[in-house]
Amino acid sequence: MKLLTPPENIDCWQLPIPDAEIFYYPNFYEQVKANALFKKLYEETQWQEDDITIFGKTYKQPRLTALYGNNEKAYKYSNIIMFPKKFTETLLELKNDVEKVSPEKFTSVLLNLYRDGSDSNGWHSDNEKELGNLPFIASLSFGAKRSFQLKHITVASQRFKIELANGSLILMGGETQKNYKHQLPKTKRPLTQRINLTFRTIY
Ligand SMILES: O=C(O)CCC(=O)C(=O)O
Ligand SMILES: [Fe+2]
Repeated sequence: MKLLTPPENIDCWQLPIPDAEIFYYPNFYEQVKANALFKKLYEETQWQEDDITIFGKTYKQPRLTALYGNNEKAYKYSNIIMFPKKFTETLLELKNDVEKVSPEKFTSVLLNLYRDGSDSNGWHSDNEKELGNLPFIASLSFGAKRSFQLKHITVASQRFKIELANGSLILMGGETQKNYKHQLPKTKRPLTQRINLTFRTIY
Protein backbone atom coordinates (compact mmCIF):
# COMPACT_ATOMS: atom_id res chain seq x y z
CA MET A 1 0.00 0.00 0.00
CA LYS A 2 1.47 3.33 -1.08
CA LEU A 3 1.53 6.11 1.53
CA LEU A 4 0.52 9.46 0.01
CA THR A 5 2.07 12.48 1.73
CA PRO A 6 1.05 16.00 0.75
CA PRO A 7 3.84 18.43 -0.13
CA GLU A 8 4.57 20.86 2.71
CA ASN A 9 2.72 24.15 2.97
CA ILE A 10 0.23 23.25 0.29
CA ASP A 11 -3.38 24.48 0.51
CA CYS A 12 -4.97 21.93 -1.76
CA TRP A 13 -3.40 18.78 -3.18
CA GLN A 14 -4.81 16.42 -5.80
CA LEU A 15 -3.98 12.84 -4.83
CA PRO A 16 -1.81 11.25 -7.54
CA ILE A 17 -3.99 8.19 -8.06
CA PRO A 18 -5.59 6.87 -11.27
CA ASP A 19 -9.33 6.73 -12.00
CA ALA A 20 -10.24 9.02 -9.10
CA GLU A 21 -10.66 12.73 -8.39
CA ILE A 22 -9.62 13.36 -4.82
CA PHE A 23 -8.44 16.68 -3.37
CA TYR A 24 -6.92 17.06 0.10
CA TYR A 25 -6.78 20.29 2.15
CA PRO A 26 -4.45 19.46 5.08
CA ASN A 27 -5.20 22.67 6.99
CA PHE A 28 -8.72 23.55 6.00
CA TYR A 29 -9.14 24.77 9.59
CA GLU A 30 -6.20 25.92 11.69
CA GLN A 31 -5.51 23.80 14.78
CA VAL A 32 -7.06 26.06 17.45
CA LYS A 33 -10.27 26.41 15.42
CA ALA A 34 -10.30 22.67 14.64
CA ASN A 35 -9.99 21.80 18.34
CA ALA A 36 -12.86 24.12 19.22
CA LEU A 37 -15.01 22.57 16.48
CA PHE A 38 -14.20 19.07 17.74
CA LYS A 39 -15.47 19.98 21.21
CA LYS A 40 -18.63 21.63 19.88
CA LEU A 41 -19.48 18.74 17.55
CA TYR A 42 -18.77 16.19 20.28
CA GLU A 43 -21.15 17.92 22.68
CA GLU A 44 -23.90 19.05 20.30
CA THR A 45 -24.34 15.92 18.20
CA GLN A 46 -27.06 13.40 19.06
CA TRP A 47 -24.82 10.38 18.64
CA GLN A 48 -26.43 6.99 18.10
CA GLU A 49 -25.07 3.47 18.30
CA ASP A 50 -26.64 1.32 15.59
CA ASP A 51 -26.75 -2.42 15.04
CA ILE A 52 -25.66 -3.77 11.69
CA THR A 53 -26.59 -7.14 10.26
CA ILE A 54 -24.05 -8.99 8.16
CA PHE A 55 -24.91 -12.48 6.85
CA GLY A 56 -27.74 -12.76 9.36
CA LYS A 57 -25.62 -11.88 12.39
CA THR A 58 -26.18 -8.66 14.31
CA TYR A 59 -23.31 -6.56 15.64
CA LYS A 60 -22.89 -3.12 17.18
CA GLN A 61 -21.51 -0.76 14.55
CA PRO A 62 -17.88 0.00 15.56
CA ARG A 63 -18.45 3.77 15.88
CA LEU A 64 -21.22 6.23 16.78
CA THR A 65 -23.09 8.05 14.01
CA ALA A 66 -25.64 10.80 13.34
CA LEU A 67 -27.38 12.15 10.23
CA TYR A 68 -28.44 15.77 9.73
CA GLY A 69 -29.96 17.38 6.65
CA ASN A 70 -32.20 19.95 5.05
CA ASN A 71 -34.64 17.40 3.64
CA GLU A 72 -36.50 14.48 5.18
CA LYS A 73 -34.92 11.85 2.96
CA ALA A 74 -33.70 8.74 4.71
CA TYR A 75 -30.30 7.24 3.99
CA LYS A 76 -29.92 3.45 3.83
CA TYR A 77 -26.68 1.49 4.00
CA SER A 78 -25.58 -1.89 5.45
CA ASN A 79 -29.16 -2.67 6.57
CA ILE A 80 -29.38 0.59 8.50
CA ILE A 81 -31.91 3.30 7.76
CA MET A 82 -31.08 6.73 9.14
CA PHE A 83 -33.57 9.59 9.32
CA PRO A 84 -32.05 13.08 9.31
CA LYS A 85 -32.34 15.63 12.09
CA LYS A 86 -32.43 19.31 11.15
CA PHE A 87 -29.03 20.95 10.55
CA THR A 88 -27.69 22.74 13.62
CA GLU A 89 -26.06 26.18 13.34
CA THR A 90 -22.62 24.64 13.74
CA LEU A 91 -23.26 22.15 10.93
CA LEU A 92 -24.62 24.87 8.65
CA GLU A 93 -21.49 26.94 9.29
CA LEU A 94 -19.27 23.98 8.33
CA LYS A 95 -21.39 23.19 5.27
CA ASN A 96 -21.05 26.81 4.20
CA ASP A 97 -17.26 26.75 4.66
CA VAL A 98 -16.94 23.52 2.66
CA GLU A 99 -19.18 24.81 -0.14
CA LYS A 100 -16.73 27.69 -0.67
CA VAL A 101 -14.22 25.23 -2.15
CA SER A 102 -16.54 22.45 -3.34
CA PRO A 103 -18.10 22.45 -6.82
CA GLU A 104 -21.23 20.93 -5.24
CA LYS A 105 -23.77 21.96 -2.61
CA PHE A 106 -24.97 19.42 -0.09
CA THR A 107 -28.28 18.36 1.47
CA SER A 108 -26.98 16.17 4.27
CA VAL A 109 -24.13 15.28 6.56
CA LEU A 110 -23.29 11.92 8.12
CA LEU A 111 -21.17 12.20 11.27
CA ASN A 112 -18.96 9.44 12.65
CA LEU A 113 -17.40 9.36 16.10
CA TYR A 114 -14.47 6.94 16.41
CA ARG A 115 -14.08 6.59 20.18
CA ASP A 116 -10.59 5.03 20.01
CA GLY A 117 -8.39 2.91 17.72
CA SER A 118 -10.74 -0.07 17.94
CA ASP A 119 -13.54 1.92 16.26
CA SER A 120 -13.39 1.73 12.49
CA ASN A 121 -15.22 1.92 9.16
CA GLY A 122 -14.83 -1.12 6.86
CA TRP A 123 -14.22 -1.27 3.09
CA HIS A 124 -17.07 0.34 1.14
CA SER A 125 -17.93 2.76 -1.66
CA ASP A 126 -20.41 5.53 -1.03
CA ASN A 127 -22.47 4.53 -4.03
CA GLU A 128 -26.01 4.13 -2.68
CA LYS A 129 -28.51 5.04 -5.36
CA GLU A 130 -29.88 8.02 -3.41
CA LEU A 131 -26.43 9.67 -3.75
CA GLY A 132 -26.88 9.87 -7.56
CA ASN A 133 -24.79 8.50 -10.41
CA LEU A 134 -21.50 10.22 -9.53
CA PRO A 135 -21.61 10.85 -5.78
CA PHE A 136 -19.65 13.88 -4.61
CA ILE A 137 -18.47 13.74 -1.01
CA ALA A 138 -16.72 16.28 1.20
CA SER A 139 -15.16 14.82 4.33
CA LEU A 140 -13.96 16.86 7.33
CA SER A 141 -11.78 15.39 10.08
CA PHE A 142 -11.34 16.56 13.68
CA GLY A 143 -9.35 15.04 16.53
CA ALA A 144 -7.00 12.06 16.27
CA LYS A 145 -5.15 11.57 12.99
CA ARG A 146 -6.28 8.33 11.31
CA SER A 147 -5.21 6.43 8.23
CA PHE A 148 -7.69 6.54 5.33
CA GLN A 149 -7.13 3.75 2.80
CA LEU A 150 -8.26 3.37 -0.80
CA LYS A 151 -8.22 0.30 -3.03
CA HIS A 152 -9.09 0.11 -6.71
CA ILE A 153 -12.03 -2.19 -7.38
CA THR A 154 -10.54 -3.93 -10.44
CA VAL A 155 -6.77 -3.25 -10.23
CA ALA A 156 -5.58 -4.97 -7.06
CA SER A 157 -2.13 -3.32 -7.15
CA GLN A 158 -3.64 0.18 -6.78
CA ARG A 159 -3.79 0.61 -3.00
CA PHE A 160 -3.15 3.88 -1.23
CA LYS A 161 -3.33 5.46 2.19
CA ILE A 162 -3.30 9.00 3.49
CA GLU A 163 -3.26 10.30 7.06
CA LEU A 164 -6.27 12.54 7.67
CA ALA A 165 -5.21 15.33 10.01
CA ASN A 166 -7.16 17.41 12.55
CA GLY A 167 -8.91 20.20 10.63
CA SER A 168 -8.41 18.63 7.21
CA LEU A 169 -10.85 18.33 4.32
CA ILE A 170 -10.90 15.72 1.58
CA LEU A 171 -13.13 15.99 -1.51
CA MET A 172 -14.02 12.87 -3.51
CA GLY A 173 -15.68 13.34 -6.89
CA GLY A 174 -15.81 12.09 -10.46
CA GLU A 175 -15.70 8.31 -10.67
CA THR A 176 -13.97 7.80 -7.31
CA GLN A 177 -16.89 5.84 -5.80
CA LYS A 178 -17.25 3.71 -8.95
CA ASN A 179 -13.56 2.78 -9.10
CA TYR A 180 -12.47 2.64 -5.46
CA LYS A 181 -13.46 1.36 -2.06
CA HIS A 182 -12.21 3.15 1.05
CA GLN A 183 -11.87 2.29 4.73
CA LEU A 184 -10.71 3.61 8.06
CA PRO A 185 -9.03 0.57 9.66
CA LYS A 186 -8.75 -0.27 13.33
CA THR A 187 -5.37 0.43 14.86
CA LYS A 188 -3.55 -0.81 17.98
CA ARG A 189 -1.90 2.58 18.47
CA PRO A 190 -3.38 4.27 21.55
CA LEU A 191 -5.52 7.02 20.09
CA THR A 192 -7.92 9.65 21.22
CA GLN A 193 -11.27 10.27 19.61
CA ARG A 194 -11.88 11.39 16.07
CA ILE A 195 -14.95 13.00 14.52
CA ASN A 196 -15.54 12.78 10.78
CA LEU A 197 -18.26 14.54 8.80
CA THR A 198 -19.16 13.50 5.26
CA PHE A 199 -21.29 16.03 3.43
CA ARG A 200 -23.40 14.42 0.73
CA THR A 201 -26.31 15.12 -1.59
CA ILE A 202 -29.24 12.78 -0.95
CA TYR A 203 -31.71 12.91 -3.85
O1 LIG B 1 -14.14 8.51 8.78
C1 LIG B 1 -13.78 8.65 7.61
O2 LIG B 1 -12.81 9.36 7.30
C2 LIG B 1 -14.51 7.94 6.52
C3 LIG B 1 -16.00 7.94 6.70
C4 LIG B 1 -16.69 7.26 5.58
O3 LIG B 1 -16.11 6.69 4.69
C5 LIG B 1 -18.17 7.27 5.53
O4 LIG B 1 -18.81 7.69 6.51
O5 LIG B 1 -18.71 6.88 4.50
FE1 LIG C 1 -17.36 6.38 3.01
